[in-house]
Amino acid sequence: MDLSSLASPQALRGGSTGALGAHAARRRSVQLLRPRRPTFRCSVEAAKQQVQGTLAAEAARKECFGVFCTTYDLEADEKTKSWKKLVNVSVSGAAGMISNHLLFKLASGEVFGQDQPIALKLLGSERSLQALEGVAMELEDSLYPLLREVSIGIDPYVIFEDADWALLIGAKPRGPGVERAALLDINGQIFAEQGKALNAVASRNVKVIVVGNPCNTNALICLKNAPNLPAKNFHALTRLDENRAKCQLALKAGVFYDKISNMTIWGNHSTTQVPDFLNAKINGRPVKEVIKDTKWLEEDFTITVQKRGGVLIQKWGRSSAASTAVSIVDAMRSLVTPTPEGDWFSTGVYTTGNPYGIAEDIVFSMPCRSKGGGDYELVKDVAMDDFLWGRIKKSEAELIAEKKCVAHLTGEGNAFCDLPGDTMLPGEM
Ligand SMILES: NC(=O)c1ccc[n+]([C@@H]2O[C@H](COP(=O)([O-])OP(=O)(O)OC[C@H]3O[C@@H](n4cnc5c(N)ncnc54)[C@H](O)[C@@H]3O)[C@@H](O)[C@H]2O)c1
Repeated sequence: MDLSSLASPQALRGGSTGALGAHAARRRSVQLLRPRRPTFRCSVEAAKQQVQGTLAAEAARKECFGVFCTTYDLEADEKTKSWKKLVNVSVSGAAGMISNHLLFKLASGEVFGQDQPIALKLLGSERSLQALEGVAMELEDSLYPLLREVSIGIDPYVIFEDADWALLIGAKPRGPGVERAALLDINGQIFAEQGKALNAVASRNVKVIVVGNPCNTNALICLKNAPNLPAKNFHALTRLDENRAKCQLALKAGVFYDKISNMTIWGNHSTTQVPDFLNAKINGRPVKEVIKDTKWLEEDFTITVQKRGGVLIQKWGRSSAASTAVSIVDAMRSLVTPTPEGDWFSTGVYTTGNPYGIAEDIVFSMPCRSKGGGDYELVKDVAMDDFLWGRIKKSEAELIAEKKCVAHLTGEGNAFCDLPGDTMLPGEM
């Protein structure tokens, strides 16, 4: 495409289509992404940049989706406004239950604030493409001022283009009779492909949060297939487990849940996960000083957190999509806002260089702090005792075994799958 034809805001209105290069050739059913309000860059150069960012979208102009297709001239008052640079958020499994809550939170500004415009790029499976259009229609009808662009599609190489955030939610559920080893392979293939796509087209500093289960090992597969991206930027979501643990401690101590801090979930997002009551605090005091019931802490508390998702499904017949979406928002906000002094949050991250002695080269949930720029550091000053360490080792053993099951997907030779018992995901019973 000749960019000179797009050098003025007025040219944005005209919209020109033409040759779009390699990515467009890969494009399948992607729908158009366009600003639905007057574009918010006003210099000629800025207009060029914006148009460059949406070049690929021009290819799909005929498939343009509703109100997100409309382009406008800049209006005089808009030219004087200073806007933050658009943040591109790619979401896989966008027609699923978790996304059905999450997308509307993202578009309303809950993560990035009320002065941060965003683009949502929604990835679905072939089967869910029509449902994805339904999702886009709901986003249209919500009239979110911060939502400037929406695109939908089934090709990760298109949907992950320039992604600043990739929220990888889409995965196959574990059906009746499906072994955990089989699930690791089925979903692992999805995350290997998506890792390759991120490696090729995402922002070089993209932050990736893997939600689709088994999320720790999926995150490992994903980062191994994205060697040109920092491994540190890949997360497995364990924030829902942290939130559940805080809720149970608050309940037992008879305090409001905002009084619980320093809650770590160690390990795998499975029933081997370790909610850490040794380091957690209630009203700034160690949990063990406030809750004297050791048996409850060592047995009931941990099991309740580990199995909370399964109990919820039994009662409601559905999984915990809403609270998972909330926890994704929490996890993102923890990375983009400074962690309160003395506190920390849990996230599953790459273990290489960890100060605790946990095996290297796996994705393990650990306590982290952030200065707010999207990055994080591991917390070093945590206490350890035999009870906590013993449980951490079990979760570590499980993740090492899972890693061996997916060696064919991480480029580490032939897979050998010998899991230490068929442990469950938190939503399974
Ligand atoms: N880490 C956590 O804390 C946590 C919590 C709850 C659920 N989960 C996991 O999140 C995942 C999604 O849960 P849900 O309730 O939204 O499920 P869902 O079945 O409602 O939605 C999943 C969506 O992903 C799509 N999909 C499947 N394969 C895809 C692919 N290759 N690319 C893009 N999209 C694809 C499906 O079509 C479906 O629309 C599951 O794996 C679930 O186990 C994780």
